[in-house]
Amino acid sequence: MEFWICLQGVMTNIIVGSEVWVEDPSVAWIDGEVLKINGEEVEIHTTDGKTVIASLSKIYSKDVEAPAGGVDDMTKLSYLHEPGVLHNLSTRYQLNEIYTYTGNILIAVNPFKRLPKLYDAKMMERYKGAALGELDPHVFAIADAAFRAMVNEGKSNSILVSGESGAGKTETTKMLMRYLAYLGGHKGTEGRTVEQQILESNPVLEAFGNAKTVRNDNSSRFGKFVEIQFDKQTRISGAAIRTYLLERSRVCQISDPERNYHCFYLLCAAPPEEIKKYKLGDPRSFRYLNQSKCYELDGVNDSHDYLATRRAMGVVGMNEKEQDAIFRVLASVLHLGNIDFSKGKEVDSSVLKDDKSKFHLRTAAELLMCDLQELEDALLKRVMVTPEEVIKRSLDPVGASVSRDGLAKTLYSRLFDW
Ligand SMILES: Nc1ncnc2c1ncn2[C@@H]1O[C@H](COP(=O)(O)OP(=O)(O)OP(=O)(O)O)[C@@H](O)[C@H]1O
Repeated sequence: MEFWICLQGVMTNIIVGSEVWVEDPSVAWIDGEVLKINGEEVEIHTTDGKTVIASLSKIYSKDVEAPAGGVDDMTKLSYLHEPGVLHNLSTRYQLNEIYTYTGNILIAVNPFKRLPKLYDAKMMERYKGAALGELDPHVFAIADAAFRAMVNEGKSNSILVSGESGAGKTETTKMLMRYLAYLGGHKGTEGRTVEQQILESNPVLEAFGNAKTVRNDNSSRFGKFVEIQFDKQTRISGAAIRTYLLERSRVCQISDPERNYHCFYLLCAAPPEEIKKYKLGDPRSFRYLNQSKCYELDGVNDSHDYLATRRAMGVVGMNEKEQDAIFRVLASVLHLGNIDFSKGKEVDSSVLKDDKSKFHLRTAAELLMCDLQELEDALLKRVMVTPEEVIKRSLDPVGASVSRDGLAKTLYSRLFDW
């Protein structure tokens, strides 16, 4: 999570012998002792054995009385400056204390390892009804406080989760949703509960909106607003997830070692009868996937995830027919990507390059259940509508490729928004 703190000029007395923090190129801030002060220039002996010179205005007092394990709320720090805050977070992180408060804001540091005990049923039980600050800082405490405030004030409440890519927003949001589902859970009439549907929406969204980037193997390439509705008895009555600004360019263009959206690789790892139905195969044979050498992710089994995504789609209420339609659109995007163009007989015109391109165009038209000729025209020609007439102009191979990619991006983003 990201946080903003307004640092005011902290007036401290730095004298010879003071313990201070000074900027360091490798560890950001290092502590040391002031050896000499010469006007604005300060000589410091750092704890890694070096002697450095720094400007008086760029060094900060170290709190020598701070507890060895850090403090659970930044407001308890004697000095609220950057090195003080970072040192506190780092001290707690070494002890697997990944959460710290700053008043009623929670700062989460990504542990990059599973901490199952931190999120188990016992932990949820502990936080239920506890006042904020009574127990160790935790994402459940924030969810609980928001839930209680909603119940007590009878008003909607929001939790904002923010941070840079890979910081842990998606995981944190899932924990918040799990905890709220736990608080407002009840048995549904059709065998699947609303909270189950809310939680199962995550794997579906992630399959279609997440991709591997250099910073995060499961990076969400869109923004989302999750709304969970509760009835008067504080039971979950419904949910809505709104998504924003999907990264469209990824559908057609990826750079090594990133990946396209997970769903494409899942579909290429589907059971053989589905592969046959969608005329797919090795992801290495598709232009939209083979621009990067990365096809597999550590610890991820695409075949297994394909079936899990199908199951989750069923739980959230998509029937077989709808699921088939979704995967047909996905497969058609991959086939569209494999269509190549070469120069046509007329100036600035193009034709399908070879039989391979014709096969992919035909397959895309079949999967999209649209007219083959119309799809070909859509790729090879541009339609301009003027007040007087409709003009059809042919496109050169570069123009046709742009129109092919544009169609693929639009198909994918419309599918995602649906
Ligand atoms: N609380 C946590 N416990 C265990 N692992 C975590 C936790 N938070 C994050 N991670 C790990 O860090 C990875 C990246 O986290 P996450 O996908 O939530 O980041 P993000 O902020 O949503 O990034 P992006 O903006 O790229 O989507 C996760 O896939 C997971 O491996």
